[in-house]
Amino acid sequence: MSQRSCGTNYLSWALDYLGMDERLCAYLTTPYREITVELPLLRKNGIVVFKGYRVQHNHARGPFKGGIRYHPEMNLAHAHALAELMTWKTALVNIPFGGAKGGITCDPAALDEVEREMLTKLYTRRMANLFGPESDIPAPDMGTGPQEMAWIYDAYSGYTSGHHPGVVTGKPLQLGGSIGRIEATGRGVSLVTKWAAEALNMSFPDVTVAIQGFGNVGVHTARYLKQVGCRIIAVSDVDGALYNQAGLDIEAVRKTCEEKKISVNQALDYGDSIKQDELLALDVAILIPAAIGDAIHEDNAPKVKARLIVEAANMPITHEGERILTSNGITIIPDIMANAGGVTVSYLEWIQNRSGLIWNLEEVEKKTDHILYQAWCALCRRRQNELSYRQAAYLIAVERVAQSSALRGYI
Ligand SMILES: NC(=O)C1=CN([C@@H]2O[C@H](COP(=O)(O)OP(=O)(O)OC[C@H]3O[C@@H](n4cnc5c(N)ncnc54)[C@H](O)[C@@H]3O)[C@@H](O)[C@H]2O)C=CC1
Ligand SMILES: O=C(O)CCC(=O)C(=O)O
Repeated sequence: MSQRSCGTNYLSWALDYLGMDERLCAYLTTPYREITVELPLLRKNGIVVFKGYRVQHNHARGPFKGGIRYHPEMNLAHAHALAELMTWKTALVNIPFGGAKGGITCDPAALDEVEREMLTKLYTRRMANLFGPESDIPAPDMGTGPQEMAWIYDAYSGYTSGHHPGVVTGKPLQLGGSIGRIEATGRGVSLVTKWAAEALNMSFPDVTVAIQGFGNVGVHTARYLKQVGCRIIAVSDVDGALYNQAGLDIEAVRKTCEEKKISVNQALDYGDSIKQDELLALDVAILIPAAIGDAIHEDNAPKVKARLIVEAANMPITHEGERILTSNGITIIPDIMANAGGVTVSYLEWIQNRSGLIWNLEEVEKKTDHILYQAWCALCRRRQNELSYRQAAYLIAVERVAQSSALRGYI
């Protein structure tokens, strides 16, 4: 399990800094509810029992909110850590939600489409009494996307005999999804990267960038950064990495990988294959981990040459990794700020679903940019060039959650 298995260290630090009672730590880290369910799926060779999870961490500020992850290493402890992170993320960007996370221990690529549908609907039926537009609202995370959200919507509608599109966000447009949600996380990462680079007086967009992870978040981050003029010199996925010092043609790499069903390191018309760990050690201005947790740790952190790391993934850096990077003068923009564009557009989707309004892309982007920029400015004000961005982010988030909890009489 991750060294940064939950934000307890940062939380303790924040409570201490804020002069709050350390005993609050137990309340603020203990999940409201943790559920594990068994999911027996009939496959060709018989029944296979999968495990599903939902951890509802805190709902002092609004309904539980957070993604659904399908990954072979998903477990209850990961769901707990990621749910807690959602509590701080929604508080930091000041949207009226709490934090939750869920998922299934499975390799989605090893399941066919019918199996993924059966498993998703089974999971939803098991969780249906927890889910609801006013209580707990799932969304995509690693290994899930609009199709899984459509199945969740359908299974929940069956359970309630009604239409409640606000029960889940990240849905396809045809089912009440918001325009802009698919690319929202990557777009948000690219905006935050720009603001952070400018704050560091880097010559943005004239910078080199390496991105670990070429899924939903990695691809869209790469596309937006390239669009504004950055040079993306390397990207990677679970099988390997692709490097081109002159800059990768991101759209061509994405299209080739999708059409030929190959990994990025096989798209050799566009660059050279390198090892995944080599990507982290490249001489780039900006490094963006956009894949798994704990990707940067004590062994590889000393090799990182980037000046700025933007955490597009959730918890991509271990505590020890962070200590090494920081002592080497590398600036880190924390996950709860960097990747908050996703949950922000989820919030806008939820509002549209509940109000019956349908906003166009310009409206969604304008509202998103406003929310993210407010959070970024609050972060910059709070750190006053003395604290790390993560410390400032935790101070803002913990204070907001503590205030709401106190007003409700929880603490
Ligand atoms: N999808 C969303 O809206 C949001 C996602 N995130 C976080 O962003 C990260 C990526 O999520 P998605 O892009 O949605 O997932 P995804 O499932 O679409 O893509 C994951 C990518 O990571 C790659 N990968 C997996 N293991 C790897 C490894 N060891 N080395 C290099 N690459 C590896 C996969 O091959 C794939 O390219 C996760 O940490 C997730 O929690 C955070 C906020 C919102
Ligand atoms: O869009 C959402 O509601 C949550 C996305 C998510 O799981 C995350 O930000 O880590």
